[in-house]
Amino acid sequence: MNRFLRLLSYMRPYSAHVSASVLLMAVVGGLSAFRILLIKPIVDNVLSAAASPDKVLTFVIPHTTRTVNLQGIIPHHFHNAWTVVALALIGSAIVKSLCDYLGTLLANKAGFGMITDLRNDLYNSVLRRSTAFFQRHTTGTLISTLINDVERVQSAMSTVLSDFLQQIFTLIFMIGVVVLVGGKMAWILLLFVPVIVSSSRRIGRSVRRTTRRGQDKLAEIQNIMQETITGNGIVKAFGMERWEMARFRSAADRLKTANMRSIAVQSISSPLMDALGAVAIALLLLFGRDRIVHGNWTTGIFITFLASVIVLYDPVRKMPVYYNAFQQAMGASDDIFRFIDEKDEVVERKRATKLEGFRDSITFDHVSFGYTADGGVTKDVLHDISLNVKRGEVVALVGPSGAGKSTLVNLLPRFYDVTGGSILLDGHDLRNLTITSLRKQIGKVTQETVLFNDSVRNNIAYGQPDVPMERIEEAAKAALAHDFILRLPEGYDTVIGERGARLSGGERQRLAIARALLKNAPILILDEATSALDTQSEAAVQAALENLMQDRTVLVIAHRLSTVRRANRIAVMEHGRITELGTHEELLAKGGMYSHLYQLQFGDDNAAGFEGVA
Ligand SMILES: Nc1ncnc2c1ncn2[C@@H]1O[C@H](COP(=O)(O)OP(=O)(O)OP(=O)(O)O)[C@@H](O)[C@H]1O
Repeated sequence: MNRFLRLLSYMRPYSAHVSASVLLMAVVGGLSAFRILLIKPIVDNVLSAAASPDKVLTFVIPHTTRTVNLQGIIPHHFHNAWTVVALALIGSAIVKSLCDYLGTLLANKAGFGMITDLRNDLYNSVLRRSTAFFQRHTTGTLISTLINDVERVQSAMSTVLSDFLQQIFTLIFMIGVVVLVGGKMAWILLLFVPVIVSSSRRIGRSVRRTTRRGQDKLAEIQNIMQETITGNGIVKAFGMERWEMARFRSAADRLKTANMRSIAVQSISSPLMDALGAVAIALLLLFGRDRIVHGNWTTGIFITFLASVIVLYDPVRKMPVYYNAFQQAMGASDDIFRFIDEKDEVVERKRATKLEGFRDSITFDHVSFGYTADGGVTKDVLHDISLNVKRGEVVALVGPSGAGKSTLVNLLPRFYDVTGGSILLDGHDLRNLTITSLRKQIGKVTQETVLFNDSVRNNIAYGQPDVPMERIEEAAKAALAHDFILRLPEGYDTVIGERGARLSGGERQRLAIARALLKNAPILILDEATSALDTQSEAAVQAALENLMQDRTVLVIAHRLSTVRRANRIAVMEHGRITELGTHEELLAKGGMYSHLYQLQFGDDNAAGFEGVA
């Protein structure tokens, strides 16, 4: 129920639309009932030669002798019964259609409006989640929730809402007509209410469960698609098309089964209501015939009553369908609200300080860190790391794979928070700073260059959309990218494909360097690419990096000898600890791990790369 209220709260900004729609739909319901009431004058007045023309009776108010005549509504001088009824019919049809149209439009406007807000909220919270969130949830699941689950709620809140409003008022007014016309006979219908309510509830619950399962299976399919489309090169290289197809096919089968289960449950409602309706009408025929025979009812009254029961039956039949749609929306909103509410690991303190710039040093003070796995178990990766990096210093991190180098540098922009000790920036604990002001000080160039399917210009100016073109070109020149950009078909306006697919590895890296140059952050995190580029590209990337590192404080995960040599200090990491720290010469002279790794890699050939050490 809480979830329902929460969904409803998204309707608040559209309450005027909803209220107007409710009013209009009430008119529609009222007029539907009115048209049923016209059956009696049609049968008893228009079609009866004996009837008096000036008393076009619609109904008698129960327990009184007062009657309601059409002449009360339609001007007196239309005496002919046909004219009176025809005017009432056409007039009510026009008003009803207008109200129906406007009411549907307004309800949909409210529904689509609230769903847009909900989707924006969800996307906003997903986008702001800390790094760990994206490792907990697969891309496919997140996209599936953003699209499919929101879609489910959308269908319940827009299309179904307008139908529901119309039908609920038809239901209310038709109940009025049935009671008004049928009197005691109407109570027979009450017998069916408990059966309808209890079966609908039971079916609704199953629908909710089966729909959730279907949505999960859809997410599973989306995951497979996402992985195999983005990783298509690897699928091809390993000849895994057939295997992936089989995996997809079995996931698709599971989705089909889940959907069929959901449909099987949902489809029970309609035939069940049909059967109940037939029983009700058969009973009414039996009792109605009796009344006509005893002269208590005219044929007109009986037909009106029967017609009102048949019309009443339509919303009754549809109510479980709406209830099912509502339950589906509730099921789908589970994941939506779960993602919106998920607690973040990295949170900004209430009165966090805004860092104005970087002046002095970065201090890792007895830092330890562990990744939290699914079961809440923490896997310790860094232990008691202490390191002080002075402004302008270049510190290279080297060590075997899995030693914790990437983990360490990821703590600096607070992608994760330390689990022990602290990291200080100019003496401020990172956790006391605003996240935006902290990240503004840090530029990052990683092995895996992240580029977007946008123009070269926008990729370089990412995060600074209003930066003038001259500055973009300046950054591109310093990153040695300007020349190759000009050679692209549309220069700076060339769209480079998903993840920069239309560029070479070296070009992608130089674009990423240009982006970091333009950001011009005083601290730089550099994760050198391990993949070898051809000599020319390599030289260009190295030269671009040289330019980028100028006058910055750099933490570089080094894979190349040239970088290690250029560094002011080298920190050797093993098993989550810094085991050696010093200059290249100092560490070589020490004859420890560094010198061992160095000998291993460069024993005979000092010009070779530093790959494999890390
Ligand atoms: N998101 C994560 N969740 C759990 N464990 C992780 C996660 N990321 C890394 N690890 C583990 O943390 C340890 C350190 O990983 P890290 O990536 O920091 O090493 P690295 O020294 O950068 O290695 P490489 O040079 O191969 O990139 C590894 O044992 C790795 O399995």
